[in-house]
Amino acid sequence: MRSVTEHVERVLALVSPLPVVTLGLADADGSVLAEDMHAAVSVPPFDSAAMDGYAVRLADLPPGGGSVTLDVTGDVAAGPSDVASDVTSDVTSDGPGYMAGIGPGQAVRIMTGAPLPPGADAVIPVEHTSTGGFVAGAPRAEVSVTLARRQRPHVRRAGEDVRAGQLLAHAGTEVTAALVGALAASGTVRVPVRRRPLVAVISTGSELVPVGGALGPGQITDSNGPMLAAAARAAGADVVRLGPASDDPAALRAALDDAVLDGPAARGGPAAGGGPPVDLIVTAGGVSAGAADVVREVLAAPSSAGEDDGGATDVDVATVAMSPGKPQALARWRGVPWLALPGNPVGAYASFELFARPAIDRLRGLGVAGEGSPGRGGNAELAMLPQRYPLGRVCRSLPAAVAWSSPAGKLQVLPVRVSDGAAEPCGSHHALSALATADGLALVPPDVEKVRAGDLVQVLMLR
Ligand SMILES: Nc1nc2c(c(=O)[nH]1)N[C@H]1C(S)=C(S)[C@@H](COP(=O)(O)OP(=O)(O)OC[C@H]3O[C@@H](n4cnc5c(N)ncnc54)[C@H](O)[C@@H]3O)O[C@H]1N2
Ligand code: MOO
Repeated sequence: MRSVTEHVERVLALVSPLPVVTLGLADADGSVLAEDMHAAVSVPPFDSAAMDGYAVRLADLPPGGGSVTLDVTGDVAAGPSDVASDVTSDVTSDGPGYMAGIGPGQAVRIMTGAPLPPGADAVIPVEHTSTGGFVAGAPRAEVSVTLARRQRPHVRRAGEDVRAGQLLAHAGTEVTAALVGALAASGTVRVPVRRRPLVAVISTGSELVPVGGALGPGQITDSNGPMLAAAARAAGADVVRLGPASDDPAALRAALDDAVLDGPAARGGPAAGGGPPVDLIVTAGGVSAGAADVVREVLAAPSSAGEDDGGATDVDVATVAMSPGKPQALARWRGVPWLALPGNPVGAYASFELFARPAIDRLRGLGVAGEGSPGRGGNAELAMLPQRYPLGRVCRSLPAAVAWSSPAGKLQVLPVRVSDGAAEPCGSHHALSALATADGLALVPPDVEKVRAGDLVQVLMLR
């Protein structure tokens, strides 16, 4: 039997990071950076007020905390500067050139985020002044204000958050909502990312009826198809669903060709009538030892004429030391990587998380350093774990809430719920209904046959 680790390595060897495309920042979330991203401009770009109040010169304020009355000579709000100011005298002018400054004995009404006028070096919050509070929309009425020095200057210095040129995110990291914000703030307009993978999901089996179809004798609803499509989308791929394909090899070959040939394909959904070839094929079912195991049958007749002529190349059928999910196969169909997962739904899901997800992660470029960038050693970290787990998932080490047994010589992939920080198996672990309630998959190493309550287990978190 092949170890899970070795099978993951073979899966990863089958796929390569997709080409780089440049997206507008607003469309980049969920994609993976192809290059290190640096700030184009400093954030904040100018010294600004951190509070609504009065911009003052610290030199005007008694250091001991005594109060002082200053002339209010202007008004600055956040936004383009049409500073309403009657300041004319004694201006220090090392601040923004477009703005009048404040002189000795003067204060300027200032709103949070507004540029600090030249000469000012602190903001006194309005609630700590004789004004007490501003009324929204009301113009300046006060001619003077009495205030005292506060402990903090309440000024955000230019570049305090990020300096122009500073590294914001490494190549190989996903563009999150917060990163979109950080990139926008620091002047990024376009983002080099890896193209989003397109994955074909094909379930196989003559017993399968698409969701919503009437079931005849011996028929069941195709649950793997929609489940794996959802899993692939959750992993950051676009999905084209084909099949279910019957146990006739010609039907499976036709579905595989639909996936990889950009022709008059019988594709459903947005790509109907043909579309780009997919980057990865994921099939479920037909891979074990049965007489009607169609994937095995198609793989057993590899292409003699090479990948261009149709057929499978690089065929690799394996029994992997895991439970569930033991029968697995890898190949290329007309050159496109193909992961053949087993049909039992929990096994199909477990193998998706352990094999298909890392493949999608790699296509997306997750953890892939940019050209000329050193990378972050993410893979070294993973290599320390017993298996090379998917990069897009968090693995937690949690105590087992109860005892359970695990098959000898196989990695157990057990749906667990996490409550009070402990992992507890969810009902019957071969049941999809139990999997649907799981917070994670406990991964019990092959050499462990008994998990005792309190033992630490690795849990691949699903949410
Ligand atoms: N003699 C042996 N028999 C089996 C072995 C073995 O080693 N020797 N392995 C078992 C294991 S483990 C698994 S897992 C299954 C995997 O078989 P296949 O990948 O060939 O899957 P199928 O036979 O097509 O289906 C298995 C099971 O799952 C149901 N199924 C399949 N596809 C779907 C779907 N899209 N939606 C819902 N349910 C599906 C199918 O009806 C079967 O009940 O083989 C064991 N047998
Ligand atoms: O390996 Mo199968 O997926 O155990 O049920």
